[in-house]
Amino acid sequence: MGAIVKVRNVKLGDGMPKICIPVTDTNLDDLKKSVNLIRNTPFDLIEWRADFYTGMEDPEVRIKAMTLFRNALGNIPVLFTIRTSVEGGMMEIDTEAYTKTILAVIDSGLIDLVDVELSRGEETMKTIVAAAHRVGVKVVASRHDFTATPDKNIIISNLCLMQSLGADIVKFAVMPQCERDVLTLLDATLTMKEEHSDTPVITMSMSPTGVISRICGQLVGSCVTFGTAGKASAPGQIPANLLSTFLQTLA
Ligand SMILES: O=C1C[C@@](O)(C(=O)O)C[C@@H](O)[C@@H]1O
Repeated sequence: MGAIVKVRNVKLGDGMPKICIPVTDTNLDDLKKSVNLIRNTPFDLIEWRADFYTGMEDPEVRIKAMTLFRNALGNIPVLFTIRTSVEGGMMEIDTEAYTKTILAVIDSGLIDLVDVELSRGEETMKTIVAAAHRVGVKVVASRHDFTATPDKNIIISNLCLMQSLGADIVKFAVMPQCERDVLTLLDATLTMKEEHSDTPVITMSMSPTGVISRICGQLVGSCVTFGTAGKASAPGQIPANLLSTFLQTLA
């Protein structure tokens, strides 16, 4: 069996892929509505895509949002993500401000997992990993290619690099240009499961062409799949309740 990372009561890497709902609201009122909507949806964890949120640079604004999640969702793990524009997200932010914000969020005690983009550099990754581990927060190291699907060996070497930098979970999202690209991503994921299972892995092939990759994680070894309860945060995400049916059918 591969590595399992336990976050609260959720075991990532064990059994069926876990459903993560990304929350992409821009303000507290909409966030409250989303949290209510999510309650009626099958899911295991949420991702707060803070790069969508107006004023998230202000610690007080962030704390209000994160406290809302914690109070409303109880023991559900919360993943904090700033997806920068370099990796297909909404926020332009320099590495110093990126690091400072993430370190403050880790120290808030209000989140369970934090996304760290590999493109911010190896030193940034190591600094954040060390700080996160000091307080028991898990790091999801991530890489995104919104234009293409790299070769299998490049996908694998990036995932292995993130493992070697101390991440607890490693993630790669790619864009397929053709059907075969989806197979490339699945093949790379399966090789990670067979040969580099030091950490759980998350992969996805985005866009409608790649939807199969969001439901077959148990087969190839992708431990989390992102599904919607409202707005999508990336192309190809499907509603979480549909995702749940597919996952159970394929288990
Ligand atoms: O990295 C990922 C994966 C993702 O890009 C997807 O394609 O589901 C969605 C993002 O919100 C998340 O941070």
